[in-house]
Amino acid sequence: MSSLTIAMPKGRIFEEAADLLRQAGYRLPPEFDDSRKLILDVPEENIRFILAKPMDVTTYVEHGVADIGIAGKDVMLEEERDVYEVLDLKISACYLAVAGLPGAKITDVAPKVATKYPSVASSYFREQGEQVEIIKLNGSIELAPLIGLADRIVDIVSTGRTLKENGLVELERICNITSRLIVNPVSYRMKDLQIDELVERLSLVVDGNEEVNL
Ligand SMILES: Nc1ncnc2c1ncn2[C@@H]1O[C@H](COP(=O)(O)OP(=O)(O)OP(=O)(O)O)[C@@H](O)[C@H]1O
Ligand SMILES: O=P(O)(O)OC[C@H]1O[C@H](OP(=O)(O)OP(=O)(O)O)[C@H](O)[C@@H]1O
Repeated sequence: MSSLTIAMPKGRIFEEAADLLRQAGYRLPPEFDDSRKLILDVPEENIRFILAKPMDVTTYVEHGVADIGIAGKDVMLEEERDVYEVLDLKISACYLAVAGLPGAKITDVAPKVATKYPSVASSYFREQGEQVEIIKLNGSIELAPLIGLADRIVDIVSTGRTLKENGLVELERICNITSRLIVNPVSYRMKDLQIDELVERLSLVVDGNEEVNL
């Protein structure tokens, strides 16, 4: 049987995703969690893991160099890749929101919105019938309104601590985000049995965790 290649996001999703795989019975070696290697083979499971930046996971899966990936819904919405989203893993929960300084008066015809998610932000304001100018940043988005670069931001909120500590307020909630299991369409045809088994095993864990969390 040919092996499966899974693109894992480095960073904050990684640990929860690895936990989920372990709960599903996959034997991942302990060094898996703090290795600096970018390709990790687990021969006993016939799986190769590649470790990618969270924003790049969809790219590896769309190009078919990974059969499967784990990606935040935020990345899926921003990138709109040709991949199948097969399971909501219900991990790394957060949401996308519009935020700004409290009581800020916006007088510009097209107020400036700073974000790491230009496509999501443009669609959102278009749907609201609001004209805005999008400014793409790669991080520390909350800085933009404080320093006068933008009137508002579109960014991820999880605990709300970053907004609070920077004196910003949430203005509108755009959508909830969790991590998703995604699959390359060709891989799904060629390796359907292996992929179905993985999806099945992970679904049982996700459903079980949900019951525990109730
Ligand atoms: N508080 C949060 N902030 C950002 N992303 C979060 C948060 N909570 C969950 N997530 C999820 O984690 C993913 C981002 O993970 P992470 O922050 O490790 O990557 P990153 O933003 O590329 O990091 P960096 O560029 O700082 O290395 C998002 O795509 C989102 O789905
Ligand atoms: O509501 P909170 O729990 O405070 O989390 C939200 C913050 O976390 C993320 O930033 P991250 O830590 O990834 O740093 P970045 O600004 O470099 O993207 C996100 O962009 C927010 O700034």
